[in-house]
Parts: sequence; structure tokens; C-alpha cells
Amino acid sequence: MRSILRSVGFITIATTLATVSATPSPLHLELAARYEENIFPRLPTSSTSTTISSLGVVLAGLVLASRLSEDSSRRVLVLEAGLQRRCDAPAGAYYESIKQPMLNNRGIYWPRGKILGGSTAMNAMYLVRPSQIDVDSWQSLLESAQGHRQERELHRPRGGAMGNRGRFPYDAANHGSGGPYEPELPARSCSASSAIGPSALATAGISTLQNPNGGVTMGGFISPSSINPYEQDAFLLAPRIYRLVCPPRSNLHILPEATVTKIGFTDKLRSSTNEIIAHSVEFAKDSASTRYVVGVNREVILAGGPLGSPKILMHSGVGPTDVLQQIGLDVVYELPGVGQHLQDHLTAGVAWESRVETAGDVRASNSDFSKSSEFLSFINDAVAFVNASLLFNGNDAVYGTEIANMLANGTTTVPSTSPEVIEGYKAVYNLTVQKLWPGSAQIEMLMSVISPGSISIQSALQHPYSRGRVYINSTNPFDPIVIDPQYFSHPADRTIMRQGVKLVRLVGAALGDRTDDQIDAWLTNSGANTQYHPASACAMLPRKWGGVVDSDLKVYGLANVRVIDSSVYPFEFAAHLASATYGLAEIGSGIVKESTFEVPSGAKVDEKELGRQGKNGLLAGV
Ligand SMILES: Cc1cc2nc3c(=O)[nH]c(=O)nc-3n(C[C@H](O)[C@H](O)[C@H](O)COP(=O)(O)OP(=O)(O)OC[C@H]3O[C@@H](n4cnc5c(N)ncnc54)[C@H](O)[C@@H]3O)c2cc1C
Repeated sequence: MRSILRSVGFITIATTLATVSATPSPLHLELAARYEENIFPRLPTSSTSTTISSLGVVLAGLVLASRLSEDSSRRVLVLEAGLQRRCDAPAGAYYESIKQPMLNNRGIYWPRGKILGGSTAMNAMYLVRPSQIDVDSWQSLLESAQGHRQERELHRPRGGAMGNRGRFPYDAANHGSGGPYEPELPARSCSASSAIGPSALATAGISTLQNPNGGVTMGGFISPSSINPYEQDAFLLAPRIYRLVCPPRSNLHILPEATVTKIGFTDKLRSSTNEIIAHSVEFAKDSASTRYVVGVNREVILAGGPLGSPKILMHSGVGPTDVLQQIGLDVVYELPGVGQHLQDHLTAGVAWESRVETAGDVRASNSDFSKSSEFLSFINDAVAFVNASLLFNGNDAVYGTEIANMLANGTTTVPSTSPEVIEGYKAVYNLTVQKLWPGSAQIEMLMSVISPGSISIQSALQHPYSRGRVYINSTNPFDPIVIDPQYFSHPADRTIMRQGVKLVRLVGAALGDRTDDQIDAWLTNSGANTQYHPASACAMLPRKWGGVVDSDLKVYGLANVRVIDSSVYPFEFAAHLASATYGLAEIGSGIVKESTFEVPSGAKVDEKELGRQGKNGLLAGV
């Protein structure tokens, strides 16, 4: 519990915006109801693929493990690099990007969850759905989508607890019921939230949004969170997801402190589609420990997140040839998009002294109330998504044309010479400027009241044009992956963020007069940092565009390896990523369940050969 106020990601929110009146389609609402937070179109399924064998893990991984082990005929093994439960050991891994030239050579701090539950064990617990236009745009990239059934949702009707939040209504109609997971609103608001509420937002032209979960997110609203104030362990999402896989099932094995080091492929047989077959997964506790190998009977599913999944692929010989050859790794399958298309939400917060009580003040008081479930269910809850029209005072079309021309004039920021990756960048760029620029949010404003005596509002870039990459520079899978987001490598990103900061200034009246150059210098030297939402390093795009997975989430060229986590989104959504990732995992588990692929006996791991590896362990295939 205490975790809420300690959580790093607190970014916060304040609210919203302006226009956009798209009526959600029935399909959209239907999808929105699935597993509470899922609003994705049905990804087309193919006749291949299947069950599971090894999961490299987490937020997405636990949902998958839970769903796939519902079928007692499947055996599921979850390999998680971190611990099983939060205890004295850190629940995270703490990375830093390489120095960013456009941010005054700063390395940017990138924490990631390293525990069963992944980054949900350390995140700020907002549950914000992407808008319909974002999801439809993804769908248009895939060129196909079907509807999906609504099921497994649960919304507990709320009583008087929300009475004090009347200005930020919560529409139960957009939430399902019957599922294992419930988003909730805090039982208690904070006076600082109210103070910066609708009237302050209105001065900046931002209106209150009545229904942020129905496909339109533009406007200001109170975000639901993954904290359930009515449950004992309300504040720890991981245990609650963990309960989905409890009571223990005899066909589900969860192995913590097991880092997947590589996938093993058979060189003896290919599938009927001429794809390479994975027959084993290697893992170890740490660099000095024995490496174990487990045989795969059906599938390997990577859910290691935007850093873990591309890393495992590259250490397995699947990735860009130049990266693999540079460190002397054999190329099993050339896939130039692995690690590419990396995007992140960059954010910058402006703080000022608060004249009203903040959550930080309450916590500092150490009063009984500060320890109550009611208070601890509070997150920084006010958010606002704003569009280009508001940011550019109605001149958004002019700047949109300028952005479009930048690509036409040859401005690309892709750190790859692969023509496929470059084509993919162009495709997503054009989609971003044509569809998302006029229709989707460009900036999220987040209000934070967790510090005593001060309030801050962040301006977070939602649809970046800059592209980075992650890559390996060592054959040791325990060495950290290299992170190069290339922040601000595209000039539009800085301009959009600067406009967001100006809007924050209007709402908070905090900055006083600042020139564009002064704001840019502040962003560069200290202001701009990550919102902790990296994505896209295993993008679901066509192979010819540097894609890594197809619409069945299956890795190109491999018969039985999928990636199912936040690394597959081909572009950043204007939303926080956890709720989308739950939905993705739910859909992914359905796809896997429909698959019938089995590793042919001639391609199975050679137990005799593995047995000869002496002290290295061999686990029975699952
Ligand atoms: C500080 C912070 C605050 C955030 N705040 C919010 C928020 O308020 N709302 C929101 O929606 N989103 C938030 N996010 C983002 C959100 O939590 C992530 O987008 C989401 O958890 C991604 O899920 P995932 O399954 O893709 O990966 P992760 O949750 O990162 O899980 C990956 C898992 O894979 C494991 N793993 C990686 N490599 C290996 C390997 N080789 N072998 C075995 N296991 C491996 C890791 O240990 C980890 O457990 C925040 C993130 C952070 C870091």
C-alpha cells in the first residue's frame, strides 16, 4: 500500500481537452468491455500455432499463463528473471539510456519491473485506455481486423465513495462485469485535485470529459487505477494478477529468478511453412550460475517487455545481421526490425507551490487517516489529453503540413540502414501525421500532488516522430541491453512538447513568461524525461516494413515463437500502456489457444545431446 505514494511513476494528471466527438462504434464498445481493459480489435488468427511451453514472462506473461493453463491439457512454464513476490530485494531493474545528444548528452533513467508482475509491480497504477482512433489506426496498418466477444469483465457498482468526485464522472456503462480484474477510482480525492479541476482547465480551453472509457479520451478526467480500495492488498496489482493463477494448477509451473538466455532452434527440421522450429529455452539465475535447458513441445511466448523480448531474440540469433555479426553471434534468422522502431513518451513537469493540501501533505502528517485504505487508494488521478488544435492555437493544420513535408524532404531519424525498417518508419510516420495528428491527443497533462507543499503538471508527448533502437553489444545475456531512444532526434517532438509546456503554464500559471528558447533549453538540460512507456521494439508490422511479429503475434520466420507484450505496438498510443497490454495478452491467449502446432518429434530437443552437457541441467519438456 504504502507503495502508492512511493511509486516512482507518479506522474500525474490533470486533464483535458477539447474537441473530438467521435461516437464509439458498437464494436469499439464491445471490445472495450473485454477483460475490463481491452479495446483492441481482434487480430486475425491463422491456422498455425499453439500452445505453450515456455513463457518468458510478465504483466502480459501472467495473464497469458493464467489463461493458457485453464486448459488442463496444456503444460505451461513461466520463467521470470525476477523474484516471485515483493520482499526486501528490489522489484525492479534500473537501466539508463546511452547519452542523448539532443538532451545535452544526458542518459535517461529507465526503471523496469523485474518481478512476477513485471512493471506493474512498480508502476503508477493509472489505467487509461487508448482512444478509438489510435486503435483503429493500428488496425488500418494491419489491414484486417474482426470483432471479438465481450467476456470476463467485472465492474462493481460503486456507492457513496465517489460522491465527492462529482465533477469527474465515471461511466460504468463502459466497463464489463464478470472478469477477474477491476479498475477502480480512488475512494477519496485530494483537495489539490479539485483545486486544479475544471475551472483551471477551462481557462486553457480544456473541457471535462464525461466518458473517458468509451473510445474518446480527449479532455480532462479522473483516471481509474489498478488500486481497489476495497481489497486488502488493494495496492499491489501483481499479487492480484497472481491470484488468477491460484490455486496452483498442476499444469502451471512458475520459476522465479530464471532469466531466459536464449531460445534453441532445431537445425534438423523446418515446419511445413519452411519456418524454423524452436525446440528449447535456456535459462539461468545469473551469469555465474548453471544454465538449464527446457524442451519445448509447442510454443515459446516472449513476454519480457520492450527490453526483454528483443534481447532474447537477438541472443538467440534472430535480429539485424549487423548487430549480431558485430559481436560474433551466428545469425539464425535475419530480422532487421528486432529492437528497431523504439518509441517512448517523453514528459516534463512544471511544479509550483500549492495553496491547498496535497496528498504529500497528508502523507507527511503521519495521521491515522494518512494510513487508511481510503487515503492510500488515492493516486495522482487527474489527467487531460489535448489535441494539436489546442496546442497550436488552431494553426495545427499548418504545422501538420510542415511535419509531413519534413519526411518528404528526407528527414528520417531511423537508426538503421535496413530499407525494410525505413519503409516501416515512413508508413507509421505518414499514418501519424495523417490520422493521429488531426484526430488523436498529442500531449497528456498529468497532475501530481504527491509532494508536500507543491503541485506539478507534466506535459507528456504522446505520438513521437523520433525513433530509437535497443541492441546488444555483448554475447553475455546478463549484460544490459543498450538503450538509445534518440529523444528529440525529430524536431517536431520538441516543438510539440514545448507547446504542451506552454499549455501547462496556462493551467498552472506557473512558469511566468518564458521564450521558446528558454523552454527548449530547460527541456534539453533537465526537464524532459521518460514517462516510462517504451514500446515498439518488436513491432507488429508487415515483414517488408521491418516488422517482427505478424498479426498472430508470431515472429516472422519462426514456426512457434510469439511476442506478446508492450513491445509489439507499432506506434505509441496516446495512453498509458498497462491497460492496453492486459487486453493484448487476453487476445493473444485466445490466439494461442486456437493454435494446434506441435513440435514434430524429429525436431524435438535431443535429450541425449543435452544430457551430455554434464552439469548443465535438462528439464523435461513442457
Ligand atoms: C515506473 C513506471 C511507472 C509506470 N506507470 C504506469 C501507469 O501508471 N499506468 C500504466 O498503464 N503504465 C505504467 N507504466 C508502464 C507499464 O507498467 C508497462 O507498459 C507494462 O508493465 C508493460 O508490460 P509488459 O508485459 O510488456 O512488460 P513488463 O511489465 O516490463 O514485464 C516484463 C517482465 O519480463 C521479465 N523479463 C525480461 N527479460 C526476461 C528474461 N530474459 N527472462 C525472464 N524474464 C524476463 C521482467 O523481469 C519483467 O517481469 C509504468 C512503468 C514504469 C516502469
